[in-house]
Amino acid sequence: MSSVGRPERRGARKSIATVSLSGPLSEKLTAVAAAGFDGVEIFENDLLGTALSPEEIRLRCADLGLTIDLYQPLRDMEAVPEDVFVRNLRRAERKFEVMRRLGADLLLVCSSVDPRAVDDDALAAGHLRRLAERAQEHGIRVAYEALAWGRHVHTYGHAWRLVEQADHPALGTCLDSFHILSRGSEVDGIQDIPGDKIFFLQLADAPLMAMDVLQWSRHYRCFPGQGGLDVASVAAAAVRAGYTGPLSLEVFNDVFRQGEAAATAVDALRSLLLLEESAGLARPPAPPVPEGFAFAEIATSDTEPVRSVLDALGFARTGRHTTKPVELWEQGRARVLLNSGASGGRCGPSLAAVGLETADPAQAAHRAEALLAPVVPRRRGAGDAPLDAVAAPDGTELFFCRTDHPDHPSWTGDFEPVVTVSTAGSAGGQGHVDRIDHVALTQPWHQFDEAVLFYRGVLGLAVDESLDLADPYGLFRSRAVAAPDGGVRFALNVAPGPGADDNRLQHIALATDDVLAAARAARERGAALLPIPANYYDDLAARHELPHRRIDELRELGILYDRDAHGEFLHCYTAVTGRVFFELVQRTGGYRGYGAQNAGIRLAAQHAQQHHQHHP
Ligand SMILES: O=C(O)c1ccc(O)c(O)c1
Ligand SMILES: [Mg+2]
Repeated sequence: MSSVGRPERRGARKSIATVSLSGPLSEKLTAVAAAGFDGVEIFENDLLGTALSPEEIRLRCADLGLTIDLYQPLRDMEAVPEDVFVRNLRRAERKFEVMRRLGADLLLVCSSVDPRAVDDDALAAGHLRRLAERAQEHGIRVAYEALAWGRHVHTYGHAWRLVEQADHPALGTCLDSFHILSRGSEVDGIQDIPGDKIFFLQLADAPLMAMDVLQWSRHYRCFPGQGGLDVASVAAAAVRAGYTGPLSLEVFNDVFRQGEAAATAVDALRSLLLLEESAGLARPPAPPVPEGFAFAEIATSDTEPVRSVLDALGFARTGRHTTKPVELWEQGRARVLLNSGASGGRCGPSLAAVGLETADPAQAAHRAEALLAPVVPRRRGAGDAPLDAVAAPDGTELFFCRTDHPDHPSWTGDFEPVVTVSTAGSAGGQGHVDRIDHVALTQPWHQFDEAVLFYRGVLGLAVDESLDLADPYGLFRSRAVAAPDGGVRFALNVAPGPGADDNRLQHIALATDDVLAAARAARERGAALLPIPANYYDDLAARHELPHRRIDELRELGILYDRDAHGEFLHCYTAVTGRVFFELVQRTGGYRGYGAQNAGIRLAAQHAQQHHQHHP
């Protein structure tokens, strides 16, 4: 059953355990339905904590178009002394009654952690059979799941052997990708289980960590594609075995428990859609693999401060939008739009949008929509070129562009040329900057994993490893996503501290092949470059064998230095205006990073500068 207005989406049915989301049960259910899921696993604590009766939950789910796919969990059932087992059966009877009222017919039983349980497969299988016999009398089926920390049963293979031995039609197994992959089990064995005996499939990822598996599971699970486990391989193996039930997310996560349920549910469903793609179970429109930045757009009610920075960096104002208060500034292949008509900008200038060069903008937008990215409402004037745009989770608008190609209308056609002479004396922006190297976006702290998965999945970018960098006021997490050829790169960061928007700095890094000349020219034209402490240069001399003269030049201009196996990286920063600043970067010899080594220095220098502005 599906209620009116929900998008039709093909592929497997998709469910989520209520434990994965924040808030009271009724809000979770609303969020799950609004995102577009088909069903839920009702977690026992959510039921115990709600004033809704089981009948009311059943009705609510039906109204929302959600099926109740599983009730869970029943714990510590099997392989215990007979008197304990008899009491367990009585407990189970109570749960069957709750399930009758809920209208749920699948019960999850996880492998026992009871210290009284014994390592006796025949006893365990006998108990599971007796439980299944009772369940069957109520029209209920039992799915038995191996917890990775179960006392005697902790692998899916062992759980399946017990189910096979118990040999009852109302008993099957539940596979959970976290329990399987966290123990490093081979997934090939899944195909030996008859598909109709896999009663349920739970999916969860987790970042690779060396820690106790129970703590890892209860606090750090994340949605598929956000961690380091090959969750798609489990789903693919189950489907190959003949499993036809729902793909269901079961994610215990400290951050999602605090986040906002509606946004988390969308993030969750997007992860399942991407998992279906990587498991070969569905084919959304192919990823665009952006070729470069068409532009970066800064929104500000007061254009003057940004204008003067752009001017000092060697940009020239080359165009004016024919219908909107937007200026086009250019230098080399780098383009910056300055929009004084957009809303927002409460915190001064902010990076509102990024244009991405793609071969097929319409297809890129279709993929983004298929992956639940909100389409940005068109604010087009009558004769404007069509622009396909979606919003990223952090609110940044992504425009899919095909600039100056005869086969496609170009957004640049909406601008009329203006002639200006920059202070550099050059019309048309003939400075040292060639193009946009990367864009750095600071994410709200609770949306970091969501953002990484969005930029990767929707845009088809590759993800670098996650880095923890020290900021004077906390740890600063950073992860880059980039096209294979480096034509488009995003540095995604999450800042420590309360996530007020004005703490979320964003920057545009501009590529030059001579950062020394670019910085010197910018300074001569009045740009305030971020001052870097002398201690940094003393350390640089100790760390790298650089000639003294070179270090003195870097010191004089406040240029930072890094090196990797491929080459060198030299970079410097402008002062912050509002939430935005610029970086000048020079890569040599195929350097691949972003100067992460120096991020802590930059952050400390920015804190010092802001402190100085507020307390001169
Ligand atoms: O952490 C747990 O107790 C727990 C319970 C039920 C599950 O399905 C599971 O994977 C873990
Ligand atoms: Mg589970």
